[in-house]
Amino acid sequence: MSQKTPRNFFKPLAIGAPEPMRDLPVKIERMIHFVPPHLDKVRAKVPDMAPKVDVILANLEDAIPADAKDAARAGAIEMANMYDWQGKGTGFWSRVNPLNSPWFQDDVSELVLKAGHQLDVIMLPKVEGPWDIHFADQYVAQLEAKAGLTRPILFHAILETAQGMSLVEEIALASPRMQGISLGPADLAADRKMKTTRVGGGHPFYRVLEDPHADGSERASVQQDLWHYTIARMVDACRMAGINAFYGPFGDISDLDACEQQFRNAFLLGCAGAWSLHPNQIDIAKRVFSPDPDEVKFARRILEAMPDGTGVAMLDGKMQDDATWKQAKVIADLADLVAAKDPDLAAAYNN
Ligand SMILES: CC(=O)SCCNC(=O)CCNC(=O)[C@H](O)C(C)(C)COP(=O)(O)OP(=O)(O)OC[C@H]1O[C@@H](n2cnc3c(N)ncnc32)[C@H](O)[C@@H]1OP(=O)(O)O
Ligand SMILES: CC(=O)C(=O)O
Ligand SMILES: [Mg+2]
Repeated sequence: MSQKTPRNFFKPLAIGAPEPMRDLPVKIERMIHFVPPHLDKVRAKVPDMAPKVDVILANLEDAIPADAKDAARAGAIEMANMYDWQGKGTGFWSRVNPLNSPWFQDDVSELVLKAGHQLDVIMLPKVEGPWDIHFADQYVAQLEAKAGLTRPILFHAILETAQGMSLVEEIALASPRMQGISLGPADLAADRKMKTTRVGGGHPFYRVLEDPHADGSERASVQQDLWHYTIARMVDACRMAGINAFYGPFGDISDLDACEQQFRNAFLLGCAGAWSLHPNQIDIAKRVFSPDPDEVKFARRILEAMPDGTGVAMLDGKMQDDATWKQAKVIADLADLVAAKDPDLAAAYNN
């Protein structure tokens, strides 16, 4: 048997570690805002930024130079204590270095022992299979016990290799700590030998060409989405496991329109949020991953037209039944969650 029995799945992995969660906390996670914690100037902005975002993440992995790894780790621990994350409801996460790096052990042990009471989620990069989650799960349980934590720290995996992608369902199901999965388009592109130099987004050469015209006139050609298959598969794996899928980063921080379109496609396909690498991506994620007020109004009309969720109703010429009721419930529930955090959107949803 390669899987734990149902009864054992939810047992703590170390004596004194907190009970694993059976249900994820219901939280709004439209943007995971990345902060380079070794930079004093950026770290100092954290208390001001924290109330304006859903999640702040202290990044210890790629984009942090090798000679700044220790400073980044110390900065992350300082960030944990710069704000009342647990009391004020903004998520505090950290992306640690990969399991095969010289930094993983110190990253995880220092974060859990010195900042575990504030840390919601550890983001694990370059996850190859369920064995990576199992190793980190056991290690974190031992540290939680040592730190005397009463709330378990959750895991978020990044899909960055062909093997990880092939085993995405097993990764999603590997532990009750699993909170979600993000697409890692840059590393994944390299590992797959895709011929790109971008961090997410489309590519001008990846297109579909219209059939030839009889008169030889110019054929329409439309750029396609390189990431459609990957995101759709990730969403299915996550929702099958009862966890959330996230777009990941959009690296061209100067192309706000393309960022918005890519985030919107991910939202429509089922993603809960995306990463923001720069302050100018925060409002994009907020706008895109909050349902549109007109869609919310229509969803609420569906719920009102079918109070017990069964039968059939006609609204504006469109047939509604149990299945559209469920779609409406997804949008209305998300709107309620957003409204509880965002007074402007609450007003837009309720007028
Ligand atoms: C493939 C992957 O793994 S993606 C994840 C790894 N990458 C990251 O985490 C990158 C995070 N982002 C960054 O480091 C930066 O945004 C960069 C390097 C990309 C661009 O930074 P800059 O060149 O400073 O951008 P810019 O000049 O537009 O910044 C404007 C202001 O926003 C601040 N800023 C930029 N990025 C951030 C951020 N992520 N969080 C908070 N503040 C930020 C800058 O410090 C600057 O502040 P100032 O006006 O007080 O001087
Ligand atoms: C997100 C990330 O780490 C990547 O795209 O490689
Ligand atoms: Mg990466």
